[in-house]
Parts: sequence; C-alpha cells; structure tokens
Amino acid sequence: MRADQGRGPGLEARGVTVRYGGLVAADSVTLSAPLGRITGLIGPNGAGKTTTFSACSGTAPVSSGSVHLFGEEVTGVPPQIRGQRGLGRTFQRMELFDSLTVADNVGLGLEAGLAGSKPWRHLLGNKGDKARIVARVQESLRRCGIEDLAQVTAGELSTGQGRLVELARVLAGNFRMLLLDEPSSGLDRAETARFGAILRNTVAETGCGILLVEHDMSLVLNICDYVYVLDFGKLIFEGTPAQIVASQEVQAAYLGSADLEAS
Ligand SMILES: Nc1ncnc2c1ncn2[C@@H]1O[C@H](COP(=O)(O)OP(=O)(O)OP(=O)(O)O)[C@@H](O)[C@H]1O
Repeated sequence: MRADQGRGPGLEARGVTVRYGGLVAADSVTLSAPLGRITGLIGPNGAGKTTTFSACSGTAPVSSGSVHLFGEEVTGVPPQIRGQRGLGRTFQRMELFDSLTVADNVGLGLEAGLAGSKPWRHLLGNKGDKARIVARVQESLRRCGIEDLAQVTAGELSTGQGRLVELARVLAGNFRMLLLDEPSSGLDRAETARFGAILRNTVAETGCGILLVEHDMSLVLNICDYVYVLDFGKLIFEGTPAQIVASQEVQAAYLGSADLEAS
C-alpha cells in the first residue's frame, strides 16, 4: 500500500541522503507526509530518524535527493524560511524557559515571528498584534487542555505538562505541517493516550499534517495513518499500522529491542 495524498501534499523527501563524514546516516530516503494525516517515522536507535527529520526541516546537510514542502522544492532553503512557509518543529529535548509562565512560553514563538517580520510594530507594541497573540495562545492552551496552567511558571511543571506546553507552543504557530520529534518521551501511559488524542483532534480540526518520530510504539500504532520504518539509514518498510505489526522485516529490525513489544 502507498501513502495516499491526504488533503494535499505536505512534506516529501525524495531520495534524501545525508552523510556525516564516512557515515551515511540517511540513505536515499523517500517518504511522503501529506496534509490531514499523521505519518510515523520509526526505527531502532541510530536508524537515522532524527537525521531524516533534520534534512526535512533544513538543519542537516542533504548531499543528494530533494525535500518538498506543499509541492514546492525547499532543498537548501534555510530552516527559518521553511518555518515562515508553514513548517513547524519540536525537538527531542524539552526546550522550555523555566522562569517564564506557560502562557509566555507558548507565546514566545509568535512574538519572535512578529519581531522578525515587522520589528518596528513589535517595538511599538501594536495593540492588535498583542490581542491576536493572546487569543492564539489561549486557543492553543485550550486545544491542549492546559488553560488552567497559563500562569504557572514552566519550572514547576511535571514532564507530562511540559510536553503539552511544547505542543501548545508549536500549535500556536498555526503551522500547516508539523515535525514532532519524540514528543511523548517521559510521559506515562495515560498522558501518552491524552497526547495522542490531542494530535488526532488537531489534525481533524485544522487539516494540518504531522510527521512523527516516536519510540512509543503503542502511540504510533494508535494514531498514525501510515508509517515508514528506517534501519541503518535505509527505509526497510512502509505501510499502515496493521501492516507494520504483521511485517517480518520490521520484527527482525527490532529484534532485541523492547520497543515493538511495548505495543
Ligand atoms: N551531527 C552528527 N554528526 C555525526 N554523526 C551523526 C550526527 N547526527 C547523527 N549522527 C549519527 O547518524 C546516525 C543516525 O543518527 P540519528 O540520530 O539520526 O538516529 P535516530 O534514529 O534518530 O536515533 P535515536 O532513536 O537514538 O534518536 C547515528 O549513527 C548517529 O551517531
């Protein structure tokens, strides 16, 4: 089975290769993460997931192949320009400012975007812009079910709450395509289930596309429409969650790893 086109082209890698010295970390990787779909990218440790992700967001050097965003080639386009065109990304490591409130953390990206595009308006504190930021932050906190945490400082949050704040921050950016790098790491089972439901609702309501790198196989199998599997930098399988579970190749790649058993 091939990935369908969802609600239109989102992010595509076509034959992407990334080399670090003599190591081929991503070897001619081709994948498609359309709008309106959650696409999973899985594989054992060191398989090249983050590298592929970084090639898509513009922070890893692509030595051959191409990356396409909403149908247009963006290979070589800097990450911040990809961001302005609608590509948002979270990182494996939690990146919140501990001394700021949850609302300020969520609003940060929006304010930075505003400062980048219209610095004079930002400096003058345009009231319309500020009201729009407040509304966007509130909407994003609501979507993630954390309105009650708005005035709590980030340093006081549990890991699960922190992950939701990170998600709220990237959602506040109104990106059409989201790259989420292990967003559920450190969450317990109940928090992971809640996290997955928020992602599914977001895609259903906004029509955005998500490319998800994730070790938690139960989350991947529950929420992804389509999944790509990497091993040693190469794609070894692609299919629906049911096809992934039934695949001998995937089982073999995960041999000795607890990940697939976690499902
Ligand atoms: N900046 C870099 N310089 C050199 N080697 C790198 C760099 N980034 C990644 N690698 C190597 O590339 C390979 C793929 O790493 P990558 O982080 O993409 O894998 P991964 O599938 O995301 O792994 P994990 O699940 O452990 O996060 C690994 O062998 C890693 O050591």
